[in-house]
Amino acid sequence: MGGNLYMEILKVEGVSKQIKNHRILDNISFSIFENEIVGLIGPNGAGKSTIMKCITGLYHMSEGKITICGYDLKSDSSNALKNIGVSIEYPSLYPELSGHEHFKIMANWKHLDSKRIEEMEQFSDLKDGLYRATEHYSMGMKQRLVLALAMMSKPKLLIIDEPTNGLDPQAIFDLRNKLLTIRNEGTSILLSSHQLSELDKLADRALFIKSGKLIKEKNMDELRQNHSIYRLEVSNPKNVLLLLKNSFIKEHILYMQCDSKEEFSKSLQILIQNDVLVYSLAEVHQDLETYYKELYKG
Ligand SMILES: Nc1ncnc2c1ncn2[C@@H]1O[C@H](COP(=O)(O)OP(=O)(O)OP(=O)(O)O)[C@@H](O)[C@H]1O
Repeated sequence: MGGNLYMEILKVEGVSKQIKNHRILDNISFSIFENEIVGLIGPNGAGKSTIMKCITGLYHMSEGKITICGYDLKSDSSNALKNIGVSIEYPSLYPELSGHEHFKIMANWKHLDSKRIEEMEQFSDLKDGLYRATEHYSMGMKQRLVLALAMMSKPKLLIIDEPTNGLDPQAIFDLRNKLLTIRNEGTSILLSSHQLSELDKLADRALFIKSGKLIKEKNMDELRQNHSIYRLEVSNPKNVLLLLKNSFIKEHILYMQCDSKEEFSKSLQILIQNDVLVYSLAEVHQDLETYYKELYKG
């Protein structure tokens, strides 16, 4: 995914954001291409929401340039923002209005016809709930309404912050399917989440943020294939940690990461030479969580 074959939907170039003496974003650059789901990952306070706020025009950037579908966000913000659908932070709905009323307001604002209202009401899956005040909605219903509203004008880019917050497993599963449908119908998605296992299933690419900096950008296929991780049952795991610099312990289990067959056989030799008894050895796929732990350790 990505590369020049695909149209560049979003281009972020050297974006920094300073509030008083605090540099919240530091020279961030990345692009999002057509038909991609890109995950924004990083610990609390890393700057994920701030990037999203800069892209959606909620925050002014201190330095840099953002282009959305070829429109410069600073000099042509109305055309740039026309191409974005947004769901940021806690869904901001009018508590006393129904879902249906929200759709009507949005259609009016975006000059959309009643056919589009019907389509998106169906997409929201709210059924009878459409005619109830949103203050009586569950978290899952609110999320579905906000997502459908964000998609009303078929934006080229959907920005969505922590979408799985407070959702039960079925709602998370439904949301995942909705986001995949949205992507397949031609909207790219920038999504921030702490749910790494969920991002593992959804994202085509991941951006890793730390202290306001983009520290790594990874294609998810590359992340899964590039390194082999082995799960080991050994006589003395702590000793192995000292012997092999490519080993780590996760949930009391020892793992070693090998980037080549040579590294694998060399590591095994070291274990044998040091009288470590290996009871079992299994290859596991590297997941996002393991990669995250390695990247952010220390
Ligand atoms: N308006 C503001 N004024 C001062 N500091 C701010 C402001 N907005 C954000 N920050 C600071 O910028 C840093 C990044 O915040 P941001 O909300 O972007 O992080 P995040 O990665 O989204 O975190 P989380 O995972 O907790 O949502 C934090 O240290 C935060 O306190």
